[in-house]
Amino acid sequence: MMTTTTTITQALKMHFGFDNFRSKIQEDVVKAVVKGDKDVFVCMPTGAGKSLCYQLPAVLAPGIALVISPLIALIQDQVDHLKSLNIPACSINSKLPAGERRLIFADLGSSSPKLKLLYITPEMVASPSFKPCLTDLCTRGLLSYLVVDEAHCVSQWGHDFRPDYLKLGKLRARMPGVPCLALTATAPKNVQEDIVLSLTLRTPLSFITPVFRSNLHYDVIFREMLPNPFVHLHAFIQQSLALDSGSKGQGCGIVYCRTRDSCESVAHQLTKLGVSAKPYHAGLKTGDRTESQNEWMQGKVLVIVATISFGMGVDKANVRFVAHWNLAKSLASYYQESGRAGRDGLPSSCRIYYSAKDKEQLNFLIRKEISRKQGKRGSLKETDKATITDFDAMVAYCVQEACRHTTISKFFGNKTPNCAGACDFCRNPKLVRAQLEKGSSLSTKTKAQSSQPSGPFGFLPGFYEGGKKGYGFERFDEGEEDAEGGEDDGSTRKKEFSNLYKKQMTMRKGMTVRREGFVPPDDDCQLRDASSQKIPRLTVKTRMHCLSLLKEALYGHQRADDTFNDTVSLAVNTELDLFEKSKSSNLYKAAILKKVSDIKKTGPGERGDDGKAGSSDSTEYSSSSSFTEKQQGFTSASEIHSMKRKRFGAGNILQYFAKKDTPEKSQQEEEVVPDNTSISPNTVEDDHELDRPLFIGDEMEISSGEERKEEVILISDNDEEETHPIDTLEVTWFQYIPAEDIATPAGQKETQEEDKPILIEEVTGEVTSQKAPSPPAKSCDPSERGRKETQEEEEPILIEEVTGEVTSQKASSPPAKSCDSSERGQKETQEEEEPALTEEHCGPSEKRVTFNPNVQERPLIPANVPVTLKEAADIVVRYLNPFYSKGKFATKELFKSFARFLSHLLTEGSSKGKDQVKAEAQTLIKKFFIKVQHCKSEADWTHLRKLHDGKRK
Ligand SMILES: Nc1ncnc2c1ncn2[C@@H]1O[C@H](COP(=O)(O)OP(=O)(O)OP(=O)(O)O)[C@@H](O)[C@H]1O
Repeated sequence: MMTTTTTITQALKMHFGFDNFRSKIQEDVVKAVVKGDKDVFVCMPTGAGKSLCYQLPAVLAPGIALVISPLIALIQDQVDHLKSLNIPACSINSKLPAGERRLIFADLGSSSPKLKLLYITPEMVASPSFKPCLTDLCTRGLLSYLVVDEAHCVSQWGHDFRPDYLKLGKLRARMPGVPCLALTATAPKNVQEDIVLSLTLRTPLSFITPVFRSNLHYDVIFREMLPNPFVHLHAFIQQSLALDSGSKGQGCGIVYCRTRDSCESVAHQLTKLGVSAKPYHAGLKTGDRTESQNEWMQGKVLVIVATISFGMGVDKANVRFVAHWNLAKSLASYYQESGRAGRDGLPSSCRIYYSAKDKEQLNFLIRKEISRKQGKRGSLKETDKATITDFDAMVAYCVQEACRHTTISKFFGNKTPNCAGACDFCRNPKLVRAQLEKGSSLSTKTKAQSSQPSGPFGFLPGFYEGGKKGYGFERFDEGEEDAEGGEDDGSTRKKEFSNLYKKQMTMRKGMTVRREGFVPPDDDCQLRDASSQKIPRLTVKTRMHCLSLLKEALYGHQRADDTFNDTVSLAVNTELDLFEKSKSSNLYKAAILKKVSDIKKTGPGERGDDGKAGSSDSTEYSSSSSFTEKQQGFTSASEIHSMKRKRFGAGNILQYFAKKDTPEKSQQEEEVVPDNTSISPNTVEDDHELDRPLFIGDEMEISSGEERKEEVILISDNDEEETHPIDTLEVTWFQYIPAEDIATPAGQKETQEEDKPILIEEVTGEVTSQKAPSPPAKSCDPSERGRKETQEEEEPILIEEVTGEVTSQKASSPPAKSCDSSERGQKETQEEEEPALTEEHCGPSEKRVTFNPNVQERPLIPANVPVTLKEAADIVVRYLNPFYSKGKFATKELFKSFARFLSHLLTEGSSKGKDQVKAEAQTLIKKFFIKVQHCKSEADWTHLRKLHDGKRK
């Protein structure tokens, strides 16, 4: 590799378009790598131009440089950049289309491959598909370099440790003659040592430069002290972007948030304040995410509000600011993330919006995670301690009176840099001090209360109850197929956090637990009376969601003279009003939905005379809101049919409610039922959406009569998991269909069946003579059977269809079709699943059970409901619980039998006076379920059920 300086400089110009090296050290590294007689270790600041240090030598050397990089997105950016420079580079990864993969392998297998750089993730190194190729390249001596980018990932002391990086030592051993180059921006001394050891670098030439970047201005703002943090952030953005006025183009910036929700809300707030901002997080569809990134890269969007999964592969020169809305998990991470700013060397700002509450939460999550790891491995590790130390360093950076640059430099083992006013402390120490004093007076209480017994690192592992890993800092959370598997999804983490954080805080404060699982509101929570736990099981999150629904509805109806704040405060007040009036979570949610529906029915700009949200006229709703469902994480009804269904366990009784157009409607129903609507539930959408909390936007289609369709959102407290024990279900409604809607023409029905996604089955047919005019011949219809079969496979069964009769006279006319051979075929399928059912119902004098997913046409509960819908729901929840575990009923049959029983009671009672029936039904149900609760086995249950069936007949 004898290449002269002139050749190198010419190549720099020719291939990369640079006249000079960015720095002397960059030049030195390139020369050392080109020389190729030694391994090289490079630790240079973010944006220093490390990539060129291996890319240029790779272009000059014969053969292929194998580059290990942690993220497919990062790799993709590098490859795209190189390709744009006409440098043959590619990547092999799990996302590669088969055709491209073949071409690459063909080139690699040829006698003289054209490729100069081949990028792979550490996981790919060991993959069976790539291993033979790698061995072949090694054997034929075609590898020019082994490059390990982001080499700190190899170290357990590093802030982004990746276990698969440890495999690289072995890889290194397989190519002894190939020079190795390791690069990082964030390696304190211990990490540096780890890198050298793990990669078995042989007496490497080390190029280590201080982390100090004089063009970055660092400061910290205490978020809790701000009257309006968003306005403050907005001003910061304006100020930072103004820095760019003298340079070529308009700058841009990044706001990092820890959660997807905050990404959404910060982006929304900024947009409202007049800055073009877009969210970017793993909960978005790939297309939306790519669009956000592209628009930001092209300067169409000035601010990207992202989780930390954004940015690692992004090399944008004119990032004028990086704001952290939440703390980073360590000072090293913060340095790397904030280092996305000012890569063109021009002045840029890096700010943290520090919040003591945020700190507490992170502190808790980090320690919990460590506790979990300890529990798993049964021992303590020094690296556990380092995780805490690193986070403490992050906090210290925010809360100490010291130069920010100095704090960072010291953390990385560098000397004190010459800050020269490039941080808030060096610029105005008095201001920093004043902020700290005010901040500490705010948090004195918390500190005084936190004198707790401490474990090995100042905490007791038991205190945190173990739990699963992760606390919102997975850089590799974007469906990195090559990446380390087994990460929890966000919702699990959130759920754990909700419960454990609250418990932890309560323990610290020496309080008794007021409500299991109640997560206190964030500081910037817009709700009024947000900490109130007056409604059992209603979470702050659900209230926030409801508030957003109200806001969304109101934005579309803003009057010309309304300001944004008017609308927000109207939404806040309306929410509070409904919160105060509601006694249960269900009623609260229903009231919100009704209000939203009312608002939407009102024409834009109209709010009724009193200016209150939601006057109820019949003006057709038109969604003029700029804040669409999509932005909120919802999918429009029009997209529903293309969505993959989420499977609900039988216990997840999805709810329906509809207006009962009868004068005797109970007050409770009145409260919960939106006008003239019936709702069919829809299923939660595609897989990647499942990692968001379930409560966000489980969508339902509302239809009024046959024609009108709207979108509403089912609000559930199931915001943390996909299935719940039944007793945790809150929104539990049965569908109510007015009697007059029962007879629906068959053709119409079929269309509806095709159109409507169904989650529950129904109870059809009649239990009284008037109501059972004809057993449903349609279930003999082959097309219907086809539908049924499909649905039985796909659909969770929630409420069965009872076809036929339960009174003796009715039972005497058995549905002939049950003996039809095709029907038998259908039954055989059922029999496998439901032997008891078939046995019991196949005989001529028995009622026959089939499944019918068509919930729209026929009533679950006939016209006069003897118990309220809510009561019916409560009954299901309370009494079926003993037969419910791990998201499922013990058997489908159990559930069906119950449904049959319940519907019988309800239907039977429908001909009597309402109050009397209600009382009777309740007594019966109670009696029955007292017995049910004494059932110790399924046999007991079957016995009881038979007894009951006997009585009924
Ligand atoms: N010699 C050079 N002259 C001008 N610009 C350069 C030169 N070398 C690199 N750059 C530019 O500097 C920017 C930062 O380079 P690079 O992405 O390699 O940084 P890095 O050190 O890898 O940063 P990080 O650790 O944050 O990823 C890029 O836009 C790159 O094109």
